[in-house]
Amino acid sequence: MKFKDWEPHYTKILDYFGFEREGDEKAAVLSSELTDRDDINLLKKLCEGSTVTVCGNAPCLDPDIKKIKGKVLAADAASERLYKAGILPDAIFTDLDGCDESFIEMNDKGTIIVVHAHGDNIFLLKNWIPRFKGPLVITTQSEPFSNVHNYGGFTDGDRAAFTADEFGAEEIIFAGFDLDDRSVNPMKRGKLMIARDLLSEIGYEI
Ligand SMILES: Nc1ncnc2c1ncn2[C@@H]1O[C@H](COP(=O)(O)OP(=O)(O)OP(=O)(O)O)[C@@H](O)[C@H]1O
Ligand SMILES: Nc1nc2c(c(=O)[nH]1)N=C(CO)CN2
Repeated sequence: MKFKDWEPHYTKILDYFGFEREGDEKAAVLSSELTDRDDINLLKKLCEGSTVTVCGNAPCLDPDIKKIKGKVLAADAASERLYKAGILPDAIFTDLDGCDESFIEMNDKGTIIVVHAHGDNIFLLKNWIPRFKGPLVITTQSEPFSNVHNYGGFTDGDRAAFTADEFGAEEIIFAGFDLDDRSVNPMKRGKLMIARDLLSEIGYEI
């Protein structure tokens, strides 16, 4: 999705959660200064014309592993579960709140890390971005510029699907998605509800 089409969704999300756009913008500028890398073309090539499976971190990821086909785009902490099950994700979409040493290890093995900068993860951006030595892409939910990209989407999982869609994936499969999950806290429940609405905007009723 292009930024002009994304912006109205973004404005509603800011209002709903009380996030500040200035914080997101500050995080984006800081992130762009923390790295010289921009492997967006690698990410594009990965998705273009491919079957991709977007893996979310719901409890059902384990039984859903058998659904995985094609390229694997993992949302945050789902990537560690996949890695432990012997699957190296092709890309990890993360706002870094589920990040640990295994992300560095996967990145060293070629996994593209797609780091989402926002107003509430500045300390994580400062800590982790300089440590990734492999393929790296920076995203923002605010206006994109130079090496900071925005293809729409909000949570790590739906952002992965928006990116695959924008880059012309042939088919998008979802594994480990349970957007009705009642075991999560109220904030997360709100985020999953927004993920559902956004995914339906690009044709996926999850
Ligand atoms: N039931 C679920 N619980 C958690 N995540 C889910 C669920 N269903 C789908 N997902 C997707 O998996 C992604 C990764 O989940 P994780 O638990 O690592 O959350 P997170 O890092 O807190 O995500 P976010 O920061 O995007 O909220 C979520 O962003 C969401 O898109
Ligand atoms: N400012 C801000 N932006 C976000 C946040 C968040 O907690 N704060 N969480 C997201 C996905 O979980 C995506 N974007």
